[in-house]
Amino acid sequence: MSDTSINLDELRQRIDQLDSDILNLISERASCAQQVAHVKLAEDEDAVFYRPEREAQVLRRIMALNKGPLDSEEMARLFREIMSACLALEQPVKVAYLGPEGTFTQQAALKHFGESAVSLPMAAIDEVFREVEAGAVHYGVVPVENSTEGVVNHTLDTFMDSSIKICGEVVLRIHHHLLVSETTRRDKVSRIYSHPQSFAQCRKWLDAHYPHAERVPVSSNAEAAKLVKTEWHSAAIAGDMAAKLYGLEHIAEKIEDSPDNSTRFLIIGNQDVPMAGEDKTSIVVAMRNQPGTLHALLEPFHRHQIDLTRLETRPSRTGVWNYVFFIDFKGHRDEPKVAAVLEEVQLRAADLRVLGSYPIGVL
Ligand SMILES: O=C(O)C(=O)C[C@]1(C(=O)O)C=C[C@@H](O)C=C1
Repeated sequence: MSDTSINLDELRQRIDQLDSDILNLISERASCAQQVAHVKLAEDEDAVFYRPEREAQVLRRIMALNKGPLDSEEMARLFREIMSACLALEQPVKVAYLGPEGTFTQQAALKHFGESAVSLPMAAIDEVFREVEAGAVHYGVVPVENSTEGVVNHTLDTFMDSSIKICGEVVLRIHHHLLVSETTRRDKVSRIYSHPQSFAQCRKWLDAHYPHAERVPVSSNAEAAKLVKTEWHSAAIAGDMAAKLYGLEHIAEKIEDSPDNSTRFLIIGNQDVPMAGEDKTSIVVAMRNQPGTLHALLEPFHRHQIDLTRLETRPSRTGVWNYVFFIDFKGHRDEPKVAAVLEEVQLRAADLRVLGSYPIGVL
């Protein structure tokens, strides 16, 4: 007993010493970030403070250097928060996201920018775009594809009418829970609220466990969570953030049918992002409706050995061109082989727009 207490005291003294060292080092790092802000302002009075490529490099370096015992993702998350606080000293970053509060999109925004960012909920995807275009916020976060349910067409369509750029991506593991309020009679759940995409992602589980409950689609999971607060016979399917926000209890956790259910979100803004080292580029291409169109479009990528990561077709909204393709591929537009492919595709296409080159999501 006494041996253990001596060791515990010694260990706690060591931890106190280490905490003081960490505190001093974080403060020194924050002062450096303040000096960086002065340098940026001296170079350009409209300086851009948030630098996605640099943040990706910092996080990747930390993950590569990490020797444990904390795992590299955990360590990167800690550094994510330190950088978020440093950036807030340079400039508090305002981020609009598809709301309401408590949605997975808010979770994605905080995962990407850290807790020091100011996040503002918007009612619709086009509102997020508009706020960014108008300069009312610095960046926006919108969902673009889910591993189970596929593409969020509304986001892709909004890009067609906008000059906004993609500055980054973040992928979030989506865990759905069946949630109730403390007054809900758990054995009497006859109605379940959720977003249609979440119902689709949990369909098999619901068929097996709640085949007779009425499924009521609502505009977001957070809205579903809000509704069950006042109904004793209802439950909601939503994530941790909504559960916490509305003080709900879990009846069942991780009820999604696919264990690696994840959603990819885009960070949209008004800046071109320099190369980070591991980048992706997103383009939208309009093609004439002719035989061999798709082959003509994809052949240069194959020849230059560029990895396509996504290809979506959307009906053209202008009616002038029949096909519009959204293509994501690995590489940055400033790399010579990517520049060469873009030039070739431009010659074959009716229209080509680079939506952005940006770092591949790190966390
Ligand atoms: O390197 C910069 O440009 C900084 O502003 C510093 C820093 C950091 O804390 O490391 C902070 C914010 C930027 O988004 C990137 C990095």
